Amino acid sequence: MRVGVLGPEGTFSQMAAEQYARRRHLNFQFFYFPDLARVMKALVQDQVELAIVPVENSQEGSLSTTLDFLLWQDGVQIQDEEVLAVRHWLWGKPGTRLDQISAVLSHHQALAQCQGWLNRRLPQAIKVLTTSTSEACAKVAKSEESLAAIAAPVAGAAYGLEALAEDLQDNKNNATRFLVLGKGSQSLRPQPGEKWKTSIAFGTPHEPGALYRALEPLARQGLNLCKIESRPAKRKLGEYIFLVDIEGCSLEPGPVSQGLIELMGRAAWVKMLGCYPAAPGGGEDE
Ligand SMILES: O=C(O)C(=O)Cc1ccccc1
Repeated sequence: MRVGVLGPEGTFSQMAAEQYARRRHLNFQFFYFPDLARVMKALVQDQVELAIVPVENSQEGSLSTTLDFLLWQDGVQIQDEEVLAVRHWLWGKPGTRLDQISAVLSHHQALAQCQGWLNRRLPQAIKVLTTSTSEACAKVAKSEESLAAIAAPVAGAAYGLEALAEDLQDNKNNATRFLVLGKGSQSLRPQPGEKWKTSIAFGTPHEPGALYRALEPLARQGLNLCKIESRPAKRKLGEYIFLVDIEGCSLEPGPVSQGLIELMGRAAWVKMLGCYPAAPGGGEDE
């Protein structure tokens, strides 16, 4: 199966996709793209059958590029999700000492997830954004200066770099949730004992109680929400769209489909983003 991920080789996105392939017993051929927008565009243009993209980090919150794509692009559905425990290592050219490092390169999520460590241990180093963690490794490997990259424990060695420090992440439970996006409809169905999620987006009229009224049917059906987020409606300042993840599956008659029918009668508009099995490690009660 052709799968698009953020490149070059060695990103956390690829690690998440490999972990997902093992869990689902799938065989992936990877296609690498230089940014998330292009990974998702490749799906729309049928260059790949699945796109696996980060959507949310336990510390840094949501990735707006991914959310906005889901909101504004038609014909793409969330098929599944994967949660990856994210450990960051510091990589440099062999022999680099920490006190020599003038700049640390990485994806903005990685720099943010390690800011406490960086401020304590490398106060002299400036932070430089790259399009991905493995792109940071490639740049450090090519540079003449004493630079360092933050990347996965498997990433740096492939670029000829040496691990200078391990586990830089400020939060020991650092984890990122990735979405498996596809164009087809959901082919899986809930198995007994399996937890599912239904993701939707909706708009409400700009009036008192509108969000409460839209969500009230879900509460009455006894449904638990596992995420609620707002994004700008992109028309004018102060207008928002809501994205909600509901525990349960809307593909079969039951409280989720009943709650959604009522929500559709109360919201200004509703978009179904996908219905899919909840990944292990996603913060559910164990
Ligand atoms: O740059 C990467 O490796 C990515 O896949 C994006 C990312 C960065 C940091 C944590 C999770 C995902």
